Amino acid sequence: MSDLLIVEGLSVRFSGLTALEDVSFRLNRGEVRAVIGPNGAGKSTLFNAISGYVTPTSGTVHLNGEPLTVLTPHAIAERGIRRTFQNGGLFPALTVLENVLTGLHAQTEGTFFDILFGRRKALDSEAANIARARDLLKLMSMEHMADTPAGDLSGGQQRIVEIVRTVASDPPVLLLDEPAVGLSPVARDQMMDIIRRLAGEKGVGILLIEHAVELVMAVADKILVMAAGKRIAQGTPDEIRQDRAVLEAYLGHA
Ligand SMILES: Nc1ncnc2c1ncn2[C@@H]1O[C@H](COP(=O)(O)OP(=O)(O)OP(=O)(O)O)[C@@H](O)[C@H]1O
Repeated sequence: MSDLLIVEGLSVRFSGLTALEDVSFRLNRGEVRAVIGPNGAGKSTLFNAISGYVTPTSGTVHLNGEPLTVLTPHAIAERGIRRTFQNGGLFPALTVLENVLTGLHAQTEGTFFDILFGRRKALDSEAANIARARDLLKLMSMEHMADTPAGDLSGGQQRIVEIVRTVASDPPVLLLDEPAVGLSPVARDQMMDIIRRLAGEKGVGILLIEHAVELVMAVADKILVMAAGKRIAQGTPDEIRQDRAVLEAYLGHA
């Protein structure tokens, strides 16, 4: 099977400072790959370079064989690399279902006016969108919240809805930036479960920045460990646990 996302020799320099240096890895369909490392390791810069928010100094990113490094963030998102931000911003007055629908409307054929004037094709695609949004909420165990205004949800629930909205249009790749930060232990477990289900049941390739190492160990298939812009290790959770370079550089002891 060919790789979904291939990152090769990616480097980013900011006026003298090398934030990312020669980072390479591959991500398959249905794989969860975590990126860990101490503050300033270059994790956010890696996400920004993949999604087009910073221009790499050198190196390439390919999605399904297509080069992305020359594209704008919007074009990269359109090709299917979606990301969540730490404050993604749902529409608080809209219901959970309506918020998820906003993630689908960009790609459906009917315009708002088509729906308003009852045009057949638009109504059909709107009905299909609603069914799809409900299915996704069900998959994420959030269907009972479908008609609740997003503003009434807890922080953890809002973050889950944001992820559902982001994956509603079926992107092949999802970049998650610290999805579990600030969540209660129960909500963290739910979040990890959702990440596994998105990968396992929907085949999404997921890149995950997360500081909570125990969560990363539980959820990731592969872990990329960075320090000072470089990849210092890569492997399964078991391999990473025993890696001396990781223990020394990241955990501060050997
Ligand atoms: N736009 C920028 N201009 C200049 N320097 C930057 C910029 N963005 C990041 N850096 C620097 O690049 C380095 C890597 O930062 P980055 O934010 O990617 O690390 P990180 O691993 O995401 O850290 P954290 O865990 O603290 O978010 C840091 O030294 C940071 O100060």
